[in-house]
Amino acid sequence: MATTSGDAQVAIDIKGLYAAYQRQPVLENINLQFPANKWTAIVGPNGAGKSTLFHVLTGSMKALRGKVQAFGEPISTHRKAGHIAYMAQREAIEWDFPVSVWETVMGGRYGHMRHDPLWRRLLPSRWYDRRHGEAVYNALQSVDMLGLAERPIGALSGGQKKRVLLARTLAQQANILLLDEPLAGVDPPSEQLILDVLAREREAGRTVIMVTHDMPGARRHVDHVVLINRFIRGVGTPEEMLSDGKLAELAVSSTEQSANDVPIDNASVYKAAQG
Ligand SMILES: Nc1ncnc2c1ncn2[C@@H]1O[C@H](COP(=O)(O)OP(=O)(O)OP(=O)(O)O)[C@@H](O)[C@H]1O
Repeated sequence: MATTSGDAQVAIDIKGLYAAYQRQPVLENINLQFPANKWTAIVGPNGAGKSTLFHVLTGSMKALRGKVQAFGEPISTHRKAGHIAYMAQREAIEWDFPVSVWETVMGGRYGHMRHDPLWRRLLPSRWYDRRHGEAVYNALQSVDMLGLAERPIGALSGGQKKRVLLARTLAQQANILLLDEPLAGVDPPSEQLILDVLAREREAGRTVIMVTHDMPGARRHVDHVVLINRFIRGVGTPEEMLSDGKLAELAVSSTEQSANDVPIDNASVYKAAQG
């Protein structure tokens, strides 16, 4: 769980972050704090850099520049300790692969299994340490998928797959959850179920950060909103940030140019000080 160093009210602190693909800037001068034990929605149009921000936070992409800390320490420390769980938008999962729902969610436990003796990890999954099975059971129960635990993942509907991915994220028992569009492509009952699960995670003291295009869901549930479109366009409460006026401003912001809107000079590029 969280360490006590740094500002306990801040889960993730981003300073001066820049990110680019092939020298084309995608995120510029991002200065942002995600409050601890709160539920934040990141909102922005397609191509705004929301997923890219998560790639930087999960370490799958190096920022060009900037500093990212979690609970006052380099974020990499918390990644290695398994404190950060990530649910990708388009999960790099092979849905036709012949594995069950249970085994897929067990995949969320692999980070924790590093501490188990090797002989145990080589056994079939039913012989894994009991706490892994309990975490998978609880995660599947949360998303109401226990009844389908033995089903091959390829035989699930789109909404059921989404719930399995969420269960795999929950099974990691991390204290920061990064969720890229967890509500996309699900029917209203599944959406409500996912919102309820995330509300419970927040009540349990976790920090929930989700990218979403679901404004009604965000208005009803989240504590904090970040508007982004290459730059940070606003930070505040759902009432302040999700007004029709603010969202209209955000929508047109995609056409705005900035003084920095030029390809980044390679010579100025250096790796992010992420520890
Ligand atoms: N691997 C890549 N190579 C080059 N450009 C990329 C790559 N991935 C994303 N981009 C570009 O970076 C920009 C930001 O993409 P990103 O996926 O972060 O946006 P997003 O806000 O998550 O969008 P969406 O809401 O559509 O998911 C887009 O212009 C996209 O085309």
